[in-house]
Amino acid sequence: MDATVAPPAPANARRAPAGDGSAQEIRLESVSKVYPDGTVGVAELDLTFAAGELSVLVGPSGCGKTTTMKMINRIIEPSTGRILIGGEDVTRVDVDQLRRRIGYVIQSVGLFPHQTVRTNVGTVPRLLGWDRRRIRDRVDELLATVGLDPAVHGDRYPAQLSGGQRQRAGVARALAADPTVLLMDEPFSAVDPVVRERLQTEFLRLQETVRKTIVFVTHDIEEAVRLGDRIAVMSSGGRVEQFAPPAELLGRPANDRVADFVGADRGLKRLAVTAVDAADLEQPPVLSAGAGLADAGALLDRAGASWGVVLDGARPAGSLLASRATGAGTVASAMTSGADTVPVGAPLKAALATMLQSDAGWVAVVDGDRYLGVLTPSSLHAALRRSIDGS
Ligand SMILES: Nc1ncnc2c1ncn2[C@@H]1O[C@H](COP(=O)(O)OP(=O)(O)OP(=O)(O)O)[C@@H](O)[C@H]1O
Repeated sequence: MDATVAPPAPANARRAPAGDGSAQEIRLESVSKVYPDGTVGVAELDLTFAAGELSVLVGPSGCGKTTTMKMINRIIEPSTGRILIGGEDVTRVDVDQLRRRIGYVIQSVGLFPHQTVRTNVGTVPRLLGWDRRRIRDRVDELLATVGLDPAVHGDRYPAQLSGGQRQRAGVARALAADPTVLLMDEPFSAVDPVVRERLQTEFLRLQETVRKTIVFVTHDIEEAVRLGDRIAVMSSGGRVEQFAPPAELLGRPANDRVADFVGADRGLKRLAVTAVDAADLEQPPVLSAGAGLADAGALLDRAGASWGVVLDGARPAGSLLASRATGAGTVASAMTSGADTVPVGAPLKAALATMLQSDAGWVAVVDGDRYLGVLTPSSLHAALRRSIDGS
């Protein structure tokens, strides 16, 4: 069935959707907003946010990101055009019902200061008339999902949480009634960069499980590239210059305005969207931790290699320099212990970050328990070059 074509609404349609939770497409058809003073908020927007995807709106200040978002939950009414969620025109749904099926997370979080975290997170389920037991179970489950301990944080007031914890509570509250859509307006911008990155990672993991249709506004192109399945670059006057997956946006910006906005260092940003591929890996000789040093030395010699990767069983355990592969004893006794790993398919950026944190100058790439090879700065650079040239 074409999910964008709504069947005629049954008499009880207005009450039905909240709590059903399956992701739904959001479609904007020729949507414009002209404010009473004549300012054009957005102009003739045609955009489809696919069900279960995270779409990011970026662009300079005043380009209409917030206007776009607030029209979806009808905090702002469009001047012309239609907005459909799951094929249903939002203006045909009672506005309170509509907002209950849309989770909304904003920069200042918007938690009620005089209510505990538990009460805050239970807001929408209470409005929906769930019984107390069900609300409590749901709230505890959600707090745990976003990384808050219900026993520790549940009875605190927002002021008794850190900025990052407040953001998590805000996300939990938005998810509480299992909304079909999540709108997030710069949700992570009020926290410091380290917490921000952690929240982004957790949020990506969360989205893998909940698979909501998310519209996410940010000023930060790095954040957009990291989180977005697709990114809409908007320009002043409320127009969309390009709406594309991050790799395409960085590799083939549609015009100079997009290229300017994504920045001159887009090669670097590509690190975040290029996956570690098995074909990019180097294959230094593999040595067993329990093997004799003399045998290991002979093997490195034959391969003309200055070092080898040491495996302990299947697990990368360290490295052995050819210059140390002499004398009696085992490889384990002479190796440099420690091997950082990244999974195949992870972004090159993760491999680089791991590499920079260790002194080894290489990282092992694994597929589950299986060792596949290593990335060094030069193979990482080659992988990045290939990715840029390939697009
Ligand atoms: N109530 C209003 N009355 C008149 N103009 C408005 C109103 N709200 C927003 N605007 C204007 O509409 C345009 C789009 O505003 P909007 O808040 O959507 O931009 P934005 O991209 O979210 O900006 P920022 O990144 O600074 O938050 C701007 O020119 C803004 O000044």
